[in-house]
Amino acid sequence: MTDEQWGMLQGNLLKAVGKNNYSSWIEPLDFDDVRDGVATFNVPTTFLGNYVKQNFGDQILYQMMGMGLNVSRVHFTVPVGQSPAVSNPVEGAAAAEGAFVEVAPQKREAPFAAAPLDSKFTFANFVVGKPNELAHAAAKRVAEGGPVTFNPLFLYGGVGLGKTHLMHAIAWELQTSRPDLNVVYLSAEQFMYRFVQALRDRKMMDFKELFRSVDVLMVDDVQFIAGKDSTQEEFFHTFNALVDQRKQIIISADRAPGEIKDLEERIKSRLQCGLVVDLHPTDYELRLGILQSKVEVQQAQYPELSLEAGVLEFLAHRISTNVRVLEGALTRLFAFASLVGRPITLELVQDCLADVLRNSERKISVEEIQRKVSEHYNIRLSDMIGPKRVRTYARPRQVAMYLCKQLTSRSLPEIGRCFGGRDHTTIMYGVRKIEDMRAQDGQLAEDIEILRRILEA
Ligand SMILES: Nc1ncnc2c1ncn2[C@@H]1O[C@H](COP(=O)(O)OP(=O)(O)OP(=O)(O)O)[C@@H](O)[C@H]1O
Repeated sequence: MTDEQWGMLQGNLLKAVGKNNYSSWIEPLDFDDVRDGVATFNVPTTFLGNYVKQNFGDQILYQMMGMGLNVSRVHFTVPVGQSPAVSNPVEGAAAAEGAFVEVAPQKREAPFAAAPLDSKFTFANFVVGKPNELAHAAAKRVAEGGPVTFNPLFLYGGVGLGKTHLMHAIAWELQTSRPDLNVVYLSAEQFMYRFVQALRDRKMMDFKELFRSVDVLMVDDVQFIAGKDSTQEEFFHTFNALVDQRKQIIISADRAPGEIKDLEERIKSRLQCGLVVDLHPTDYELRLGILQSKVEVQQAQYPELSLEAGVLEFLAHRISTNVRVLEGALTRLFAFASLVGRPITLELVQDCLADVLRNSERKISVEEIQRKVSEHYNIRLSDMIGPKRVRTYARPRQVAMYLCKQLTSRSLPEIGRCFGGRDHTTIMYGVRKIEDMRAQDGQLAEDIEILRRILEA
């Protein structure tokens, strides 16, 4: 690669990964050479190399291929004498393999590009709670490596709720329990890059053969192939071939199969054939459990820092449903406390995490309240908002008005508009009525408490 091409690649990567990522991770890279299809970059530390490999390896490869360079792998290396020896054998192995590593290298000579596994994503590190217990149980079952009972296992859920963690955990477990199996984990994006590359190099037969020789195939974030017709077609054939051979497939996505837009109907229906389980947004108890487990790691790293009682509870209460944000907040808190030499108190949390706390303030909408209240009282949403005055509808309607006043910042006229254009005095009347009744009616007070908890979860 010439200096000019390197400059162009840097420019493309800047656009693709954004300024912050670029300056933290890409700028420190030093291009070395391309030999036999392997592009080598020098990195200052093993940690940086591993991180770039895991998070941007595909992007770099993709950009280089897009520039017409004959590259099929990227490799990151620390020039001799620059970094201490690799301490984590897993990461070390991954680094030695370049951007991609085979999940079970001891079994076969790296047949093709699978993605590296994160050593932290194991079952032992996965905290189980109500919102994820079914997904966890299904993943555990698949990880036993017994006869295939549901195919595929389809895991879905919002951002940062543990889909990738569970898939890696399955792969780690299978490596130990069934080292004879050829287990491959990759993202749908990587599947596409591999496919495009095979097309370009006229190696489709090899591609098909390789994917069909897998015993357990895991494809993460399958929604990525939506709208990409030829990749979908190839994915469909690979999927069918493996199911026919009774090989286990595990798929993840950010939503249920039927809800992925621009995904062919026949693929949607195949994906629904096995077991479809969702990871629900975390609740308070699960968030607290996760924090308690992650705090041990931080405390081992910063033994000098004391943690005030109530801090974890506060974070679990205030930080949204995304575990990644929760984890990031904890890491930042410990790093910050160590830098400024202060104990971790609620005051420090406010100083250090003001932005995170602001961003994750839950904004409950009037619509959400109306929906939950009508579900709770088992009435139709249209009846709750509509004009009927019978008590079966009127009381839930007033409860919903009361909760809108309590839990949102909407004004009375605004709330009135959401309740079929009612006047603000009607809303005020409803709110007062419920305030008065609450004091005497235990059942009503309990209903309101349950609804508040559901809405604030
Ligand atoms: N139940 C859990 N116990 C422990 N850690 C968890 C749990 N759920 C999620 N995490 C952690 O949260 C982070 C995000 O999880 P993960 O990457 O698996 O999310 P994801 O659902 O794949 O998200 P995305 O949709 O962004 O790909 C990871 O560091 C993971 O270890």
